[in-house]
Amino acid sequence: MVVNHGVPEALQEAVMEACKELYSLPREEMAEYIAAGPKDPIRIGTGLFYSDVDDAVCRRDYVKMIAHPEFYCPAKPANLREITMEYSIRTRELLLELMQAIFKSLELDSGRISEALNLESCFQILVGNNYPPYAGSNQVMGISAHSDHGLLTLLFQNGVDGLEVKHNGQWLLAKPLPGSLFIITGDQLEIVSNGRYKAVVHRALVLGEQTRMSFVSMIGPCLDAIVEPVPELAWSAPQGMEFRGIKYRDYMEHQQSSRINKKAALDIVRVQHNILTSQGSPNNSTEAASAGYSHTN
Ligand SMILES: O=C(O)CCC(=O)C(=O)O
Ligand SMILES: [Fe+2]
Repeated sequence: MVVNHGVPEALQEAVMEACKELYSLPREEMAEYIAAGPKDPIRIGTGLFYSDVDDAVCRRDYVKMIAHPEFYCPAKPANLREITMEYSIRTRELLLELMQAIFKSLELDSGRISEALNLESCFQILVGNNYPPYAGSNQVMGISAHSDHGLLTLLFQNGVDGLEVKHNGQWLLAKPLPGSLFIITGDQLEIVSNGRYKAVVHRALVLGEQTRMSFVSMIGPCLDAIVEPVPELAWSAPQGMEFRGIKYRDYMEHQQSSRINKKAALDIVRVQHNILTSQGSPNNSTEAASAGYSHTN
């Protein structure tokens, strides 16, 4: 959670109000975005989805829009563009500042890493989620367990709880401090930090009788950046490199094209250290691992 973040409460409220208007538009007004695919810059989804990750029915309306390096926004409601653009700028600045603090915490040269990830052209996406109460089975969920593919996600909700995070094998309900925003670490941060920061597995439940709304602003590296562990962090780690490099765009496409269980998308880049040598004994050395690592998927 982050407090004293400088994102005005009035702006957060305006974002929620504009989203409410968007979700209540007639379906025809959203048809173009409902028909959009995962690669399109604006996508709207609505209704019931079955999730085999949690063996549960998910009930969620959402709007996803790319906000950086280019900004996209549905044409209606009329004030959505101005409000979400302002929100994307404020939260991007905040998230980039937090990234600098994270690099510092790892004793890294933040300028060098920001350049390697080309954070000036960072990818940013905004997601509005709407979870109406559901009268049917109590198995209904909002969004099933997953990790976010970027570096950092910032999230706030409309005062209705439902976000859960997995911690030490247990699901914990996240309760915000007054005025705070949630920060969720993502897959690219786990890769860059060679596992020093773990991507947080989270989900949203539908609890009680009130509609829950959340709004997400996520940043990742530039889509064309090759994301790999910072060498200093790999040298100093007992296992060496935990992940191989991958272009962020390819990672994201992989994560979105397959049915990913929790944070299994990371397995595509995870170095397998227990590789059998020609003598048939496991060899844990970094050299062996990086010369012949294998990956699943
Ligand atoms: O609504 C929430 O609290 C979670 C949303 C979320 O995890 C997402 O949009 O990626
Ligand atoms: Fe998420």
